Amino acid sequence: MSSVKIECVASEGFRIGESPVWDEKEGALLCVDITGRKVCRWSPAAKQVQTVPVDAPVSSVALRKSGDYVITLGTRFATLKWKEQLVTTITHVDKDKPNNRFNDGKVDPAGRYFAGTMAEEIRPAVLERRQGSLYTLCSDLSVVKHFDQVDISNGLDWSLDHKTFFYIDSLSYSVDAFDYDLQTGKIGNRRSIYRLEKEESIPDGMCIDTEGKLWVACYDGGRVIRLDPETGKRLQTVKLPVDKTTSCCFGGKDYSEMYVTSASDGMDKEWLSRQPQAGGLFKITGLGVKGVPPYPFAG
Ligand SMILES: O=C(O)[C@H](O)[C@@H](O)[C@H](O)[C@H](O)CO
Ligand SMILES: [Zn+2]
Repeated sequence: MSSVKIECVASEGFRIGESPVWDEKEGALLCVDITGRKVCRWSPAAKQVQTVPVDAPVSSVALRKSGDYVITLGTRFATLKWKEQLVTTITHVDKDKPNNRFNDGKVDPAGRYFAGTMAEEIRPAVLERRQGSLYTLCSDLSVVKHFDQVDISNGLDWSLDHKTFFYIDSLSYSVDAFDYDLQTGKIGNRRSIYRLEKEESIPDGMCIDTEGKLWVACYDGGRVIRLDPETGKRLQTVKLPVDKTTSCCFGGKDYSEMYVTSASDGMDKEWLSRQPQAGGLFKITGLGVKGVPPYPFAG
């Protein structure tokens, strides 16, 4: 058994840290602070976080083939030029829903950017239900809507053979799978592969490892869990020193480290004083598994 080590590498006090992505070219960990309205880049070499402030809640960031990044900002897909700190809108969704914003997003193995929306929260996990939809931004910059009636569109990833799409609508307390057609980007045949137990609380961000197992960050559960999508069994639980663990990704050398983001929104003074690292970025080593490099957006 390897020995698992957890370290808070950046105690940024993020309001809602989310969407960790390893940027191999920069040797840095990208993430966003949704309600803090900034995109962040943590460099382990410099032990330093750079941030780009934006003008709306920014809920995900992804690499782009042509360099730089794409983000989901408010209800927009946009590009982000890091050095210039320049954000350019690509397209809007949910135009008829002014109270909506994007939430989690990730690029598929063919370079399509998947991201879903939700109503703005009144407080954590309290919001107008079924206002969200799941979208894809294709490389030709057209948008496809897959379905609506989503509560909190959250974690997403693809199986190693690219034939299954995994997805979380948080308030269903379920991790779902769809058949995936990589050629067309179409999804179908939705089913649940895992239902969270009470103490695991709310499923949030998710990533896959090189053994095809899923890692799910549990919001208010203070943990990441490893699931076998074939058997529907939980294989491992790793607890963190903060309750509001929001998302996870692999990064670092050979993608052997796991990075976990966290949130502090919705915590009162007493709670924050018990968990001073709330909103920090955590690095987990010694898991004995590796991750899959993130796919860049092809447009
Ligand atoms: O991190 C996210 O994906 C949402 O934007 C958060 O707000 C939490 O998930 C939510 O509060 C949990 O219910
Ligand atoms: Zn999330």
